[in-house]
Amino acid sequence: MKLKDIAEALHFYKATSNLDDIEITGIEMDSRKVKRGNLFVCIAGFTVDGHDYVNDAIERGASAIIGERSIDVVVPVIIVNDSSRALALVSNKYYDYPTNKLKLIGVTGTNGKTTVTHLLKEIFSRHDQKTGLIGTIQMEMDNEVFNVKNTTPDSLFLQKSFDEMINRDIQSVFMEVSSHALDLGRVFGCDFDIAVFTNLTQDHLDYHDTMDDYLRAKSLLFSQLGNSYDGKRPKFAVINLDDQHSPFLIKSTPQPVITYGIDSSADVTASNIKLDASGSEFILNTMDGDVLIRSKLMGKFSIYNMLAATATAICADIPLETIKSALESTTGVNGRFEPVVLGQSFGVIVDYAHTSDSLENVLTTVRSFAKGNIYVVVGCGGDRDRKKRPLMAGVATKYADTAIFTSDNPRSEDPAAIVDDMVMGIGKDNYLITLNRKDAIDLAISMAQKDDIVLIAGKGHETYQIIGEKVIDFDDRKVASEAIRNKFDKEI
Ligand SMILES: CC(=O)N[C@H]1[C@@H](OP(=O)(O)OP(=O)(O)OC[C@H]2O[C@@H](n3ccc(=O)[nH]c3=O)[C@H](O)[C@@H]2O)O[C@H](CO)[C@@H](O)[C@@H]1O[C@H](C)C(=O)N[C@@H](C)C(=O)N[C@H](CCC(=O)O)C(=O)O
Ligand SMILES: Nc1ncnc2c1ncn2[C@@H]1O[C@H](COP(=O)(O)OP(=O)(O)OP(=O)(O)O)[C@@H](O)[C@H]1O
Ligand SMILES: N[C@H](CCC[C@H](N)C(=O)O)C(=O)O
Ligand SMILES: [Mg+2]
Repeated sequence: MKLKDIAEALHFYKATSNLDDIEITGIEMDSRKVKRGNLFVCIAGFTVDGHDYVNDAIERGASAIIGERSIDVVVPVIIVNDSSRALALVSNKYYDYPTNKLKLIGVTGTNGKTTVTHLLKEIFSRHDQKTGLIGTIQMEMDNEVFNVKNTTPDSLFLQKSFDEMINRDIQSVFMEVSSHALDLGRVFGCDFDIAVFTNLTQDHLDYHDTMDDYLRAKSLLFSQLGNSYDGKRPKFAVINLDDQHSPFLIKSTPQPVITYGIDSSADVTASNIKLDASGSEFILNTMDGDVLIRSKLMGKFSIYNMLAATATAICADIPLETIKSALESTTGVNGRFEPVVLGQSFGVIVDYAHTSDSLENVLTTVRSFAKGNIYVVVGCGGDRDRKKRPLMAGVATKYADTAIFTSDNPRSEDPAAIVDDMVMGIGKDNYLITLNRKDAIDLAISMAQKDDIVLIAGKGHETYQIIGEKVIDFDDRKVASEAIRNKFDKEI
């Protein structure tokens, strides 16, 4: 594509030379990946400044640069006010606005995004749709799976992936949209058809200054809904009315709103709820009728996720019977409330709860069916929100009989200092500290007796532990299985 044509997407820019006859073979934001004829976009990041890598990019063959300042180089430089936004605009144009040709559903909120996107995939697949998915665990194109570094990747990766999905005839895509992505403009220009809100509770106060700032970032998904390039398809905002932030989000969007909730009078609700150790049962009340749902997913929080997915599917004209059969056949999501069953007499559950709200939801669910003691193994991530640490520890000691505080991706921080932050100011003393996560899991399993439950929280699907710069293999499910087997061996 001609550089001049790509640059048209920017509308306002200065160029250091004529752009007319330059052919662009691709776009790159990482100098190390540049190939001959690429347009290199310089992003001033949190760690380094992409403008410092211009010469590297040119040596590798870059034929033009986009940056936020004038740079003395032999190739043309297009100067813009905001390179991240420019990257989103040119990537969108280069790949010919792929999201205009897909049904794109964005899910935001503190908890439940991964679960809701997976439920949507189940429902839409049953409706004979070829689906794509982008989120914390992986990216999926039909049945092919790809690794992703971020829950919501950068705009270049996104537009390229959407283009590939179109080439594979994918019709509907479900994407988790993190507050970081909204704030950093990673999804700027994505033509969402439906925007879904799960809930907002404390997390990420390392990145956002306040909860208001966090909410404002989330609201961008709703305020930008309908900034589409064709204006022909209907748009919908799906909002959890039981969350105290819903009025703000409803006011943020110019599009039709469909609500869901359990305690509020919403468009999509659940009644006659029965929860037990085998799952949940409830009447799903919708504008398309009422239907009984028997699901293997446990806890009230899972019903919220099912309501969010149902309201979204209704906006996409999917019949209630299809929604019912998908919800009833779903067994759960990788690393979310996942049981480890080896025939032992006590329960072991691995879950991704890494906020105080999710931990409270999961522990109260466990409490509702536990016949014996509850042990929880939990830590808090390094280089992440410090303010959630004492809250998580408080919840752990409130709802479990014994909490074992340990490490969860300490990253550049000292694991002992993280646990110090956790226990600071908690009023109860029903906890132990075992910094090595394997030792902590071994300890919990060695203590568990018949009918007790061990909840191992925070890492869910993760198969690694990040310590300093090192990423070591670590899978809670495998470590727990080994601990159970060792316990059997000792008992024999
Ligand atoms: C804080 C943050 O969001 N950082 C993201 C950011 O990295 P960064 O700003 O440090 O990048 P950088 O290393 O300074 O590089 C700046 C630029 O120089 C370029 N560069 C760099 C080196 C070089 O040799 N040549 C070169 O051109 C880089 O390609 C980049 O364009 O840009 C990267 C590329 O898009 C992201 O992968 C990275 O996410 C990191 C890994 C991260 O941990 N982010 C977390 C906080 C995050 O975004 N989390 C949310 C989900 C949270 C949740 O809901 O649970 C997410 O969506 O993942
Ligand atoms: N609707 C919900 N409300 C509260 N907690 C939930 C809800 N759904 C799931 N959880 C809890 O939160 C954890 C994370 O769920 P999930 O992975 O679906 O959320 P997420 O929003 O994708 O999280 P992340 O921001 O880390 O990607 C689950 O393991 C469970 O403990
Ligand atoms: N996407 C979240 C996941 C946290 C999971 C937990 N295991 C941790 O590392 O803190 C984050 O990066 O904040
Ligand atoms: Mg997720």
